[in-house]
Amino acid sequence: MHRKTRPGHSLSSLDGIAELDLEAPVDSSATEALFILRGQDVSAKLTKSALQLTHQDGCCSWTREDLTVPFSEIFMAAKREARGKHKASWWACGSMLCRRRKPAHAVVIHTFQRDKRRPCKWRPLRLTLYSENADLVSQWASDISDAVRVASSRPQSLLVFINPFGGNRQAAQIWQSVAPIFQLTGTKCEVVETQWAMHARETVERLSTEDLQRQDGIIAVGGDGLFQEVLNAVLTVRARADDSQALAAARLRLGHIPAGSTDAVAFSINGTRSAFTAAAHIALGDRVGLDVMRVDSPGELPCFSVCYAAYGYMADLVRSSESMRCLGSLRYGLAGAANLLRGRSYHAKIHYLPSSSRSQGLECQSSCAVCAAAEEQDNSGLPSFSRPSPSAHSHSHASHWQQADGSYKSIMVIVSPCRSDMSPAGLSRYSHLSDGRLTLVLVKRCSVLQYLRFMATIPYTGVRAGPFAELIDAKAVEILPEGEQSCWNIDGELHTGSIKAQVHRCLVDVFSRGIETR
Ligand SMILES: Nc1ncnc2c1ncn2[C@@H]1O[C@H](COP(=O)(O)OP(=O)(O)OP(=O)(O)O)[C@@H](O)[C@H]1O
Repeated sequence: MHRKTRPGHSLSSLDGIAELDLEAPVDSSATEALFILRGQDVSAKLTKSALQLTHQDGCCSWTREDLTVPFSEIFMAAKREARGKHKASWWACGSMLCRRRKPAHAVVIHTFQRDKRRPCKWRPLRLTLYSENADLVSQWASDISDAVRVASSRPQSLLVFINPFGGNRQAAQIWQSVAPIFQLTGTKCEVVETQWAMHARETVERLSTEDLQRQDGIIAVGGDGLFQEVLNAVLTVRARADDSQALAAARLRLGHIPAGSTDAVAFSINGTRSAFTAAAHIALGDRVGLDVMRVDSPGELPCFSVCYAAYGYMADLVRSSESMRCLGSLRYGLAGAANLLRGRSYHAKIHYLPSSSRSQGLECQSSCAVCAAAEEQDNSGLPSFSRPSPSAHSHSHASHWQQADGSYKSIMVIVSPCRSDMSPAGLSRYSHLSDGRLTLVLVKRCSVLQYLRFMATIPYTGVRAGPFAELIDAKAVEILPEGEQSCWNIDGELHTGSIKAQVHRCLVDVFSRGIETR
């Protein structure tokens, strides 16, 4: 099947994009030809970066849309061998049925299509281009395969962890449903089904330098808790003194195939909880940088999060929902209602370092301008917690530590949009994947009804500033609970005591391209 590139039809790579030299093709049939697609005549053309399919005039051709399929979005193209003697078949064609003989040879292209209303959600698409010319079909299958090979940095080898107890215990089935995508792209997957909590973390932390070098990425098939385990393991290895091991861990990309109860990581980076979409981003080798929040608490090892740390209501909710795990995601609703009625508030002292950038009321999306601007401004300097100089609670000095204290129903430090079924727009709607900014949410003591009103808007707008709620853009935060204490919910894991949180811009790369809006 594999054919070497011919002179005059060279493939070269420029910034990861296929450079298909069409200036001097050896033979014009190689770059433009007629095929039959779903019973319709189409003119197919290979451009520098895509396959273009244009429907020709004919019966019901107006019902078909022309297509441009970038090589970077093709999982695989292959010649379909002739299957014996072909019978004439009926092809559905608009409102009519046209009798047309199916040619014996075909190029099959495995790609995906975007949902019309939510382009970030993808579905598999197979395009079969028929022709009677066997040589033409071989040539096109080969040319498209060559172009696909250089079109993106696809992972060759992945380490995949499956948590059989995540969410509704469907992780193994979800993996089975998406595994064929990796067969199409020829990605080798080493699959480990976790046997105990922290199995994934321990496994990654024990990998030798050679084992790490063999992998291009680590994938969590489960919920946010499993992704968090993998993230923490990789960052722990990166912090090791062994340079070669740290370097090998630093080039790993992380992926999340959603199979948990919340799946905020996959939802936030891809804009959808679709397992196919997540797997497609991984197999196609998409890459986007992700901010990570480092959380330090006394006497504990640092912990890393890509979602949020919450104190008060949101932590009490997770603590009490743990005993209801058998109810799946329903447990959050029940535990939420019980804690709402309890109506507790907690005293805390807060120091924070305001961020120089502001959220600007723009949602994060693929090729995000806000994240790009943050990259330009990035001075890479991490804030020091050693001498916070608290001043009066004001926003006037962006580079100085500020202070707040009081009785709070809820305190949240959010690093990414944190989308979930409960808040599809994001818990923090205007947080970004890589803008180097935390959103500190302070919800002061208020009545059950007032808090209920604040909570009721979250599914539609995310957390919003209001009479009891303050939203602060920050780079670092220190929170010191006082008196009776709640606990911390950090991406679903519980911690106690004070915390220091700071954002590390683009600390890890994940298999995603951000949220596509068109
Ligand atoms: N085999 C296992 N047995 C028990 N616990 C496990 C196992 N594998 C992983 N875990 C732990 O289960 C916890 C929850 O898993 P996971 O995040 O995958 O699902 P979830 O909690 O249902 O989803 P979400 O975090 O999205 O709400 C993780 O913290 C992980 O450490």
